[in-house]
Amino acid sequence: MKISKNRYHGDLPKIGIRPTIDGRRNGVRESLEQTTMNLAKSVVKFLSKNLRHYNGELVEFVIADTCIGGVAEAAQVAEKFSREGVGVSITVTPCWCYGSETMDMTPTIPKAVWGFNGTERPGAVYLAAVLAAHNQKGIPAFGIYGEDVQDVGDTTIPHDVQEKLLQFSKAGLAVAMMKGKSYLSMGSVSMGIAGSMINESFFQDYLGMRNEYIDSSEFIRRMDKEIYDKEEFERAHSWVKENCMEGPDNNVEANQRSRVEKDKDWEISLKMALISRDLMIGNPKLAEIGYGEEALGHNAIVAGFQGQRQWTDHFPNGDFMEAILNSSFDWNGIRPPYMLATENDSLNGITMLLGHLLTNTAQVFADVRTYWSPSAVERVTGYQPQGLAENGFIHLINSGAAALDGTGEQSIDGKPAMKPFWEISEEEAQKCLDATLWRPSSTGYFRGGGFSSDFLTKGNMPVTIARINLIKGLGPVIQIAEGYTVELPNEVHDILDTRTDPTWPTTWFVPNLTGSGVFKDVYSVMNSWGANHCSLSFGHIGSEIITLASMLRIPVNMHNVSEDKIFRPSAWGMFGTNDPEGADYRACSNYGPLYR
Ligand SMILES: C[C@H](O)[C@@H](O)[C@@H](O)C(=O)CO
Ligand SMILES: [Mn+2]
Repeated sequence: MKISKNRYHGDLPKIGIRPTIDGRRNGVRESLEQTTMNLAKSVVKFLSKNLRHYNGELVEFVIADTCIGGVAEAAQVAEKFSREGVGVSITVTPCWCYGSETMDMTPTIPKAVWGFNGTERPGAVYLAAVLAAHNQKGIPAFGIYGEDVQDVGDTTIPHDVQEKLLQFSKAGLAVAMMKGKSYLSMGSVSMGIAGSMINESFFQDYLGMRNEYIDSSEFIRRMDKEIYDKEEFERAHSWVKENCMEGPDNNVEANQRSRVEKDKDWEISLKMALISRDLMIGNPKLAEIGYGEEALGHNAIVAGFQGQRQWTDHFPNGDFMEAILNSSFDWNGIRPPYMLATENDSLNGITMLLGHLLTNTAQVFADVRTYWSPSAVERVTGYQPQGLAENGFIHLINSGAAALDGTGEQSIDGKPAMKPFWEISEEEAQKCLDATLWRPSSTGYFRGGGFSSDFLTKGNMPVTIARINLIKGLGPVIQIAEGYTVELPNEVHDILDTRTDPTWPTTWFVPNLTGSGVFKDVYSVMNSWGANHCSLSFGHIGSEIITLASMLRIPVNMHNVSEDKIFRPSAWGMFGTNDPEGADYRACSNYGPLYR
């Protein structure tokens, strides 16, 4: 397996398990010790098989030294968790315990309680009591209660409980991973795009993150003074020549760049990729050549590159840098993707980060460019859309930040997929590269040249698009649409693609329609999108995003996830049960941002 060390400063967050128990001695507690500890162990066993960090490493667990019967033991566990770097807490119990005395009171750590559904001992009664305490004290917790009664001592975890444990843990680890890391803004505001106006309170209060900034001139300094690993540059340069196929120039002849200019553009594009990665996470090689400060990087778990317009008006665009860093492979082999937003759209960058942390896969950053109604398609191409595309579709396309994983050239059970890097074979990585052409960029848009990645996403991939928007007076909201990629007949694709920019990567997307609200038709989904960009993740991960958003207190303003998959802290139901969307807004506003 390909495992890479943690890229960021600090240890990877651990999951803490808190077995709580009835504190009464002389029979009750003693009779439950083993059963309770075994329940904790079975949760660890199950989760460790099913969870991984972004870099492929196994997630570590910390089980309390003793069962927790009262406040003294609760305090001991809290100390242990803080010493050991626990970022997520799961309380498990098969029995009654003293509610507020045993509960986890650390407010910024996402927490869940699994109250075993048995009846020899009242685990569910504890669950209800402790959730009431969480709600009364304003420290939201997720409640997990299996649907079917189990026998006392049964250490198997029922399927519904497994799903909730996993959904909670993935989202909890994402919260813990982001905390303390940075968003690195490279350049400033791109073409008046609001997402590139960095809103520090959003990062600090909602995500626990820092904001770091560099001016684009830093790229020029590092190129001029050769502040990069020259050996790596040479190696990467040969790799690019071999693996990055240059496609036809779409510019009219008078506007084409010369061969000499293009060769130089390749070199600069590649240096930009090395430099932006080093800016994000540092590079010990830079210390060896006398640049100790640069060697440290900005501890950035996500970054954005302004590019347009000052940089791209004069220098090659950032498309190669963005595409290759966002992908799960480069000249160093198959490795975790970096999250790098184009146009410095920090809100889309964060949406990418959420998708990445939930799935460990690469993300596709795209413009939400065009809704093609069936009749418009027919008028323009003579073709009547069929199958998944029959109700029309949305054209996702942007130069730059789409991961090459988005070609769909990896597979799971023979179907197109985007996988965590450690599951990607050399052959699959090669297929993604082979399915991508690097087209000389449109010099009308990009006067400084550069190369855009041109690929077409395979059809039938289950995917989710999402986007965070900031609303004055309300704060952040997130929108989610699960759906599929679709494949159009070649000639139809060509006609529609040529109308836009054929040098950019295209994904044809259809949301799953529910028949109501904005999901009544494809047009309404496009019409309700809150900004020019979305982030596309492999899989139907809407419910995971909803769970994560509730931990961060970001309300969901639109989604097409079925109600039975929605999992939020127990308190959310106290803000209303008939209208979960309204309750989500009320709960988020009541609790406010996690790190306020
Ligand atoms: C080249 C153009 O400026 C594009 O970059 C523009 O359409 C966008 O991507 C806007 O989000
Ligand atoms: Mn864009």
